[in-house]
Amino acid sequence: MIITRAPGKLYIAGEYAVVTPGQPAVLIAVDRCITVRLTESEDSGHIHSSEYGQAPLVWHREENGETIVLEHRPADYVLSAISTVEELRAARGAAPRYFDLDISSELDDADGRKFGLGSSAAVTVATIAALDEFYELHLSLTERFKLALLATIMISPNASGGDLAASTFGGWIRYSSPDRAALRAHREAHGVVSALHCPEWAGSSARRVTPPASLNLLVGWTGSPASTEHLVQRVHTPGAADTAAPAPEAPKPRPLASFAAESHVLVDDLVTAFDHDDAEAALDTIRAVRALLQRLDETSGSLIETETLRDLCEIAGAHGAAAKPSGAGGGDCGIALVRTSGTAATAADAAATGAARTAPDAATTGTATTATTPPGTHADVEAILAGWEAAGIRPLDLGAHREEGEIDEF
Ligand SMILES: Nc1ncnc2c1ncn2[C@@H]1O[C@H](COP(=O)(O)OP(=O)(O)OP(=O)(O)O)[C@@H](O)[C@H]1O
Ligand SMILES: C[C@@](O)(CCOP(=O)(O)O)CC(=O)O
Repeated sequence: MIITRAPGKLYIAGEYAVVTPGQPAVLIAVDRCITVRLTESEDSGHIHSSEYGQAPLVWHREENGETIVLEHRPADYVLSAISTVEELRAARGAAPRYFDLDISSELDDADGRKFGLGSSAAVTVATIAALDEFYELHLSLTERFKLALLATIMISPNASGGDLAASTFGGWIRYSSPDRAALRAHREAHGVVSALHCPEWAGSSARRVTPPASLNLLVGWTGSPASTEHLVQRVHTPGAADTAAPAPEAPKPRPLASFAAESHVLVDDLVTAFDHDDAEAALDTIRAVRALLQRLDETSGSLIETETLRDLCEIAGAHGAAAKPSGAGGGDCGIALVRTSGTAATAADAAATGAARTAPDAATTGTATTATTPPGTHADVEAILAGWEAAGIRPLDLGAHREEGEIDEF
């Protein structure tokens, strides 16, 4: 049996802007995964996942032994991942084989509600890794990422691929997307093999970044799943979801014009703060990213920062942290970065190491965040988590997933 695991992700900065080719974002791969177990089979393939209800998906090959046929199913990430790798397998002259997949996920809660940790990306990445091993294709990490994006844009053409990059590469990354419409057109015209190394990847990149060791990441789940696709559509076509037509003389809002440029500057600021191990500058930048997303909310008439996400940010802010919605918002998760004097990288680590109290802190005095917040303490972390729980926000015990290896140039 082949077993592969791929982590979920969270956006730290740059969401929405990253949908535009070349615009950067910072993401973290989280240490919760989707697992794919692959076993060879005969005559048909089965895909078991709670995502599909009780019955597995059943697939077989057409007479030519190549084309995969699945009856009565809409387009699906797993199938798209399989078809994409199968095209590469055929091009390399390897024989087609049948296999069963068994998929299990840590990216949903016990009731099957998604946390918004990028399950579609993780399942795509883990499926590609399993087939890479099964057919002994010896793909590089970067090739696996590219296949995952080529598979994903057949299902979700607007997806930036930031989640796929985090899931494939692990750790913390800075990512910018390629022109997916051009990539898809290239695949349709010339096939997957050509699309893997075509010029349409220009402007897209991923590289590792390392946050200051004194920053702890806290994650809160609002309990309400959100539709990324709906929110992205709404932001990119402001007013689209309004029933009332705007007055003809009303100026057309152009929320994305300066948003993209400002987001770019802030992501650069965050990466510079990380590179210089400057925790305070990183916190200030996260606060500025939140403010920028609030402006995007106002100008696009969207609801990225819901009431619960606002509570999440305010509670964290009152204890010296910098917080914001993560990803599309509208529910799902928010993140907070809090500076402590220890070297713990996550709340879980902070709890385990019992980071020492070294300075009077906002938790006890209730003071608001200032530009020169002293290092917080384990008590700050505890106070934020308790405040979140009291507000109906569920803290998720997440840390960074390990870095998976070298990232080549795209
Ligand atoms: N365990 C799984 N097995 C098979 N397919 C899955 C599984 N989990 C997720 N998927 C696929 O991913 C889709 C969910 O994608 P969606 O973008 O809505 O959620 P997400 O990626 O977890 O959240 P977000 O985009 O907010 O990070 C499902 O409809 C399904 O096609
Ligand atoms: C809004 C967007 O930039 C991020 C979506 O993040 P999430 O899947 O809601 O966590 C969309 C994208 O990058 O494809």
